[in-house]
Amino acid sequence: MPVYPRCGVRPVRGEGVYLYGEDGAQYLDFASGIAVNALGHGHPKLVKAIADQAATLMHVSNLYGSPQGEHFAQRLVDASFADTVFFTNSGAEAVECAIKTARRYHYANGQPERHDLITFDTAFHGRTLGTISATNQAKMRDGFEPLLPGFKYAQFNDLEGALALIDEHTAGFLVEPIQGEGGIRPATPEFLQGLRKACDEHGLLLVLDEVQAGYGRTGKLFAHELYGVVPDIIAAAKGIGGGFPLGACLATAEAAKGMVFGTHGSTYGGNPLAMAAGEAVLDVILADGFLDNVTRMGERLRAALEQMIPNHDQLFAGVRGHGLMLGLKLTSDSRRFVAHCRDHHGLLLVAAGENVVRILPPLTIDETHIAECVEKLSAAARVYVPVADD
Ligand SMILES: Cc1ncc(COP(=O)(O)O)c(C=O)c1O
Repeated sequence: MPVYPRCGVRPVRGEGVYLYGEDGAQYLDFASGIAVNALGHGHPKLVKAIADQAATLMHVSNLYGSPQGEHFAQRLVDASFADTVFFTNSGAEAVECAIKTARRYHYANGQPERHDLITFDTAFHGRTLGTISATNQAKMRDGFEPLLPGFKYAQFNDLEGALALIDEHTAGFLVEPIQGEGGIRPATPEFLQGLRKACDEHGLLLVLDEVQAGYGRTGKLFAHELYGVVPDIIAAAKGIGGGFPLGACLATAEAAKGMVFGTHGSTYGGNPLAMAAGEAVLDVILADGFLDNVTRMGERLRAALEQMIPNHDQLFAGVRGHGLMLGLKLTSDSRRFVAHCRDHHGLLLVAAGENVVRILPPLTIDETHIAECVEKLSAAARVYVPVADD
């Protein structure tokens, strides 16, 4: 189905921070498959873990015990706020699981009428029917009605507006700590902390969608750690498998108390191959100094961008985000500029939100990659001509 706006670049090989097209052209990959290739391309530890596990055991059913799944889940629990994990194959499935977990919590408490999640404008939670119902964007919803009831929409970062929507049907909030598709828009600390406080006061659940912002991208394992906010449930995916299709819903034991035998499942969820990939990524991310280096590289990249912006202020308007999840705001359409960087400067980026260029490099970049990216952006800005109606 022709649902993707595919461009002419057809990558056939990747190595570290670089991709190579069918025609041999080299690209500096500061898109990472939209925040997925956390370790870049062909990381030896990830490749070996997948190859070894593929040769040993790829798939069994969740009818049987899973030493691989238990081990990986325990490590995620040890490294996070969570007590329990459900493995999925994608981000949307992780969000679906989070929504179901939140509803079942209130059901288990004898309050099944508390089924509504308050979500936020310009958010993105995936493309299943449940997750487009949670996503208040017409371009993703049109023609798919009737959608799932049970969502109310507030403005992102408008705490008062969100609190005003709470009623006897509210189950909790579903929110990205840093909106990705929405244009790298970080929640303000007051907003996220205010939602947490409201949850505590009203017996609601704070459900975070960390599919894009989580898993080391901000320099913390999960982005909520930047805010000093402890969630009840999170959805993770993308970077968690480093390119292998993997997602996870993490929750406290209390929040997950309704998810008992028979309430959820997935044929492939938690298969041994995915678990091996996930553990290999986690080994690298939790190794000494790795996350600190993400923070450091994020600061260097941001500083280099901020230094570049005044030289091209007809095009660049500012930078925002955390760690290696940065958004470069343009004065005109970002899609055209992203295409220009790709086609004429061998630099891969992702457009988002209103005139924002997402900069999402592998977490393994060093200073030479930062310098190369900023050189390419400057070179692009020198020759790029926005069209009048951009
Ligand atoms: C914040 C967020 N949630 C959910 C999703 C959906 O993930 P997937 O495409 O793996 O289903 C995405 C994907 O971009 C995302 O950025």
